[in-house]
Amino acid sequence: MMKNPSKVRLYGAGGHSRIIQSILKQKGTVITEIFDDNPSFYQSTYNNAVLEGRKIAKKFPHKGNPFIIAVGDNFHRFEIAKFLQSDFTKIIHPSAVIEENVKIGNGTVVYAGAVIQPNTTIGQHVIINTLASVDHDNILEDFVHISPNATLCGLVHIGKGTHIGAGAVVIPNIKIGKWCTIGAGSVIIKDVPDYAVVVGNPGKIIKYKSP
Ligand SMILES: CC(=O)SCCNC(=O)CCNC(=O)[C@H](O)C(C)(C)COP(=O)(O)OP(=O)(O)OC[C@H]1O[C@@H](n2cnc3c(N)ncnc32)[C@H](O)[C@@H]1OP(=O)(O)O
Repeated sequence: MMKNPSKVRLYGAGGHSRIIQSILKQKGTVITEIFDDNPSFYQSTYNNAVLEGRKIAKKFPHKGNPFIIAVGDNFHRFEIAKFLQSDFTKIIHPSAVIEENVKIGNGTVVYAGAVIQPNTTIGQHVIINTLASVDHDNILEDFVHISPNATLCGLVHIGKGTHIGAGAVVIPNIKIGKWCTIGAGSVIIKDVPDYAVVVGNPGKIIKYKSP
């Protein structure tokens, strides 16, 4: 059983953050501060006042309780992680199933009903979203997002910053490169090169993102 911290700070106050706030509430974890770059959030009153973020704060309080970057966009999470000179922690929903010999990096969040099977290694600042299934011997690099109901079969490797869309399926032994996007509901049966956007069943590359 992985232990959750007793006090955290969040960077991000949008929709993804609200899910994390709900998990933390269930765990009895106290959110001491929430930061955001978007002024429209500053008056919001979830649990705390939302404080100004890295683009505005003159002297950002890097030191303090560990952070979770509560931002769904993989590239934004990557940029915020570069900015924050802080410790990070990980959050696991109580209903998630984490089997033996699974390694999970700091900054990663695992949502309700997700299942992570043995010998899988998950990097830092990864999102394993609601009901996602990550099977045995997977490697997920930093800043990956596995969306709700997506299925990664055994021995899958997902490169840094890649987004697997809702309900997508990746068959066993597939390697997906870095900063790719796999469309919702797609079925991936071949390796995918870096920066590719892939949709459909079987998945086809429709374009490349700029590095
Ligand atoms: C809790 C949460 O919300 S977690 C977030 C989960 N989010 C997701 O799962 C979203 C995943 N994103 C997608 O599926 C998007 O459609 C993307 C990223 C794959 C493509 O988006 P865009 O780059 O804007 O492409 P666009 O919408 O212009 O579509 C391009 C073509 O691909 C097709 N296409 C787009 N997405 C898909 C898809 N998922 N499956 C099949 N075909 C698709 C479009 O029909 C279009 O085809 P056409 O050129 O023949 O008309």
